[in-house]
This record gives sequence, structure tokens and C-alpha cells, in this order.
Amino acid sequence: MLTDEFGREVTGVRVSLTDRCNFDCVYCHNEGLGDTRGPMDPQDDEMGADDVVRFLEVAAEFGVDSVKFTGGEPMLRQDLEEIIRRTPDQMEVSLTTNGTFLPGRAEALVDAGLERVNVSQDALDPQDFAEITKSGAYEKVIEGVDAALESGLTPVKLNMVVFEHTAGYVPEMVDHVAENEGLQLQLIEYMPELTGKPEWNIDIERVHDWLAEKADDIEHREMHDRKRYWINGGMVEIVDPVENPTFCANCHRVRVTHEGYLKGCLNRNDDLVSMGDMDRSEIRAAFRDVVANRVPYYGEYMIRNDEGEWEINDKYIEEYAGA
Ligand SMILES: Nc1nc2c(ncn2[C@@H]2O[C@H](COP(=O)(O)OP(=O)(O)OP(=O)(O)O)[C@@H](O)[C@H]2O)c(=O)[nH]1
Ligand code: SF4
Ligand code: SF4
Repeated sequence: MLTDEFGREVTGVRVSLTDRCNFDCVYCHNEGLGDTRGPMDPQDDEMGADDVVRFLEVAAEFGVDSVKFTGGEPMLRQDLEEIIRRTPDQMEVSLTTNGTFLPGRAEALVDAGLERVNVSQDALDPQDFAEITKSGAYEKVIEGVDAALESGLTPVKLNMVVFEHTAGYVPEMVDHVAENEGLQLQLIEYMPELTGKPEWNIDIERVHDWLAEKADDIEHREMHDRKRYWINGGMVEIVDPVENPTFCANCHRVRVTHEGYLKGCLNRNDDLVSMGDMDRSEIRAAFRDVVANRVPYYGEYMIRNDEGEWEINDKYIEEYAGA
């Protein structure tokens, strides 16, 4: 197991397989390098299945025991089943998807080795859903969640970004997961710094307070020190990374962009290492380097100045300027 200089073991990898997507969510922050191509444009820059598998095999050598496949929309990759099938056995395999392609394909993914799925569902009303995602696929997503449950991918986590357009749905979604066995809710803090619309932000502390009042039990998950609220038998987890040093202090994942760049932190682009045409031993060295250079974003890379505002730590300014 590799550990960075802040004592954070790297136990997981998060691999973006494409930046293409059939949705155009108003809050999307284009994980990866922030490419702006349309959903159906060419895919020459995406890592091939062999590249993904080679990387995963190297990560497995270092004791990494979980992989999360993301996008864009990872199910646009027709070779997703192949990639999952070839993922080292020691890794728990999970997927984050918008859910539209799960009907008719969930079982094949399970057969290939998929163990868990997170499906974005930001509203319980087709019109609001369409407004947020710029897609008319509400029914398909509902079918997708059902297909995942029927294929045994439980618990299915429903991912909901909490911001102006969705905050009103939180109570209904909390009831929804309590009433439907196999579902869990994951409330994701809106990231204004990545989406450029600060006016849509909702104070996530208000959501914590509201859930705490209702909760029968509250747990802390080690990963990111995330809080989990149990309400009427349903589980609600909060993902609240923004300006949260505790979240970053408990971050155990290295990221890979769809183009094959290793990256120690989701929020930084100045720590990228391209795996390009690297062979296995070069990937090993690159993985060690990226882990060695990992820095908790909030609390070390971003620090508070005398006025209490966040700014980049001087120590890293040169690298950032050169990115
Ligand atoms: N800043 C930051 N945001 C993260 C991190 N991990 C997850 N997120 C955010 O949380 C959202 C949902 O994450 P998911 O891909 O569903 O998975 P997860 O919650 O991280 O993982 P599991 O609970 O293991 O399924 C992502 O789109 C990110 O916005 C992280 O390490 N740093
Ligand atoms: S489904 Fe995900 S990747 Fe696609 S536009 Fe929405 S947030 Fe972005
Ligand atoms: S912002 Fe960076 S360091 Fe913080 S939790 Fe996310 S990926 Fe980890």
C-alpha cells in the first residue's frame, strides 16, 4: 500500500472512461480535463480497454482494492463489460452513471463483475429532471434504477446534487429511500468553484442540521469522514468536500482521466502525469510519483489567509501557474 506524505493511504482509484455524455446537467463539472466536446463526438482521445486494464493491474500490485468507473457517462463505452471483466479480482468494482443505459444492460454488467452502482437522480418530477439534465430521459433513469435493483446491484445509491434547483426535493428523496428497500441517498454538495454559478449554492450545513434532527442514528464513514444519517430505515450520506479540510485529510483515491492522465486530486490540474505510451514499469514509477505528490486540497494546497479567505498555498503557486 502506498501512502502520501500526509499519511493518506491510497486504497482506491477513480477512473473516468470518457467525457462524453448524453446529458448536459447544469451543474456538470466535467470530471477530467474539462473537455467541452458534444456527447457524440469522436473518442480518439479515450484510453483503450488494454490501457485501462494495464493501469488497474499496476494499481492492484500496490494493494489498491477498489475501482470506481466514471465519466462523462461511462456506459457510452461499449467495452465497459470487457473492462470490468478484466479488472483484477482483488478490486471491488463500482460505477457512477446517469442510469439511462442500465435497462437491458445491468445484468451483463453484473455478469462481468460489477458490484455496485451510483445513479444520478436529482428530482422526482420529469419536468424538473429535464430542466436540470437537459434530457427527457426521466423514465429511462427510473427503469435503470429498477434494472440495477433486479440485477442484485444493491444498495443502489441515488446521487443528488443539492443546489437551488433540487433542495426542495431533499425531504421527498429521504422518504423515497426509506420506503424503497435497496436504495440509499447520497447528497452531493454543489461545487460553485467548478460550475461558475455561485448564486445556485445552498449551505450544506443547513442540510446536515435538518438531517441530524430527523436521524435515528448518525455514522461516520472513514472515507472523507463522510456523515451517514439513518432515517426511518433509509441511509442518507453527505458528500461535502467544499472548503472541508477533514474531507481531504481522509481522501484515499487516485484519479485517472479518460485520456490516461494520473491525477492526485480531483480539483487540481497541476499534478497531471500522462501514462501515454508508458509500459508497465513506467506506470509503476508514475503511480508512485503521483502518490508522493498528493496534497490534501483544502487545508494544505488551499489555505486560509489572514482575512479568512481561501487562497493557494505559496508553496504550490509556481507549479499551479505553470499548469
Ligand atoms: N472533491 C471531491 N469530490 C468527490 C470526491 N469523491 C467523490 N466526490 C464527489 O462526489 C460525487 C459522487 O461520487 P460517486 O462517483 O457517486 O462516488 P462516491 O460517493 O465517491 O463513492 P462510493 O460511495 O464509494 O460509491 C462525485 O461526482 C464528486 O462530485 C473526492 O475525492 N473529492
Ligand atoms: S450525467 Fe454526469 S457527466 Fe453527464 S452531464 Fe450530468 S453530471 Fe455531467
Ligand atoms: S478535493 Fe482533492 S484532496 Fe480533497 S477530497 Fe477531493 S480529491 Fe481528495
